[in-house]
Amino acid sequence: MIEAKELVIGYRAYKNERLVAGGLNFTLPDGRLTALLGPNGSGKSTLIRTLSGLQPVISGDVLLDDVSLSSRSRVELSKRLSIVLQEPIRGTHLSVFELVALGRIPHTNRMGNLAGPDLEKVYESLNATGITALSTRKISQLSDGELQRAMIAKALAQETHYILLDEPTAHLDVLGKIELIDKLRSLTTSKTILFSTHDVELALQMADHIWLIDENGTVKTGAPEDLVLEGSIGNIYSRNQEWGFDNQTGQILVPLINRSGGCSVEGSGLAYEWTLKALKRTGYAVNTGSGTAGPTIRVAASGARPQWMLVRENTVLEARSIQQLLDLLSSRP
Ligand SMILES: Nc1ncnc2c1ncn2[C@@H]1O[C@H](COP(=O)(O)OP(=O)(O)OP(=O)(O)O)[C@@H](O)[C@H]1O
Repeated sequence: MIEAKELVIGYRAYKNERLVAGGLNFTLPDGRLTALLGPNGSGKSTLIRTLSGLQPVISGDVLLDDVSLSSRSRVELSKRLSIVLQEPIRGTHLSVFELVALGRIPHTNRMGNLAGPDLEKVYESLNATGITALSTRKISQLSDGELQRAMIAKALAQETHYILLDEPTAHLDVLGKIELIDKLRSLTTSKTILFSTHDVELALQMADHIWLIDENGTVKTGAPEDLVLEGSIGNIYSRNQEWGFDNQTGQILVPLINRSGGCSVEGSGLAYEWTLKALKRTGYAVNTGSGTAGPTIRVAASGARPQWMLVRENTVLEARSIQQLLDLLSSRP
């Protein structure tokens, strides 16, 4: 178990002290995937570095399996806990394979020789992160997303019970983010994992547990749905009740513009739904039904291709795509 006891985290240099969060008492749930959420500058990286022993506590303590981190040796720690930081190693001549093999150091002999099971674990980690094909590539020649995967593979190769990752999804494309979180989730049958992220929607859908840190360093913990219901997620990720996190759907809404007047829309199905989205995006006050002032749009999905009829005053115009419809709407009658 990783436990924080009256923990105060922050930075101390000479006489300057910057406290980021204090009075922290919590336990990282064992065998679970925990997502650490919070706005920029709230202290996610500071907390992850402190929990991994890379950064000293200001006061209080972090216990790893009931023993203070400060009394554990580096070797002991590296057999139990691996960390993936935001700033990966750049500019070295290591290949991806060699980087991932570094993860085996806590398990190898003094000469650092890799035995059969070590090599197997390296290959397994490359495979698990989808970068086997890159294993001979120099890490200086990787994209940011590829390098991030290699750093995660190194942590997997280290074979520790605890894995802490600071924004592991930052450089990944949207499906890559989901695949990675899914992978982390599948590892929790035998591991305990904490990762920080700005991907609120994904974290709420995929993590077992959330730690939410705000600008004042207050940390709330709980099941994703409980934190939504008590309003904690909305407090941090909503703006003016108009945009940001939507408590109903769990989605992040964007501010709407209001510049194009009103219209009514009739129809049903997928083309109808995307027509509504397009009209809202371009600033129309949309009425779903007939009989209001302004033009009426009828969405018909007969056959394979949808069709749009724009009824304005005494004219009826036909559009074959949403873009054509928007162009007709914005043109003078
Ligand atoms: N070396 C440092 N010395 C002093 N203050 C620091 C140092 N590094 C970070 N900070 C400050 O500590 C606070 C927490 O920073 P941290 O990097 O932990 O936030 P974060 O939640 O990870 O942010 P982000 O989401 O932007 O990565 C910020 O106010 C930051 O300015």
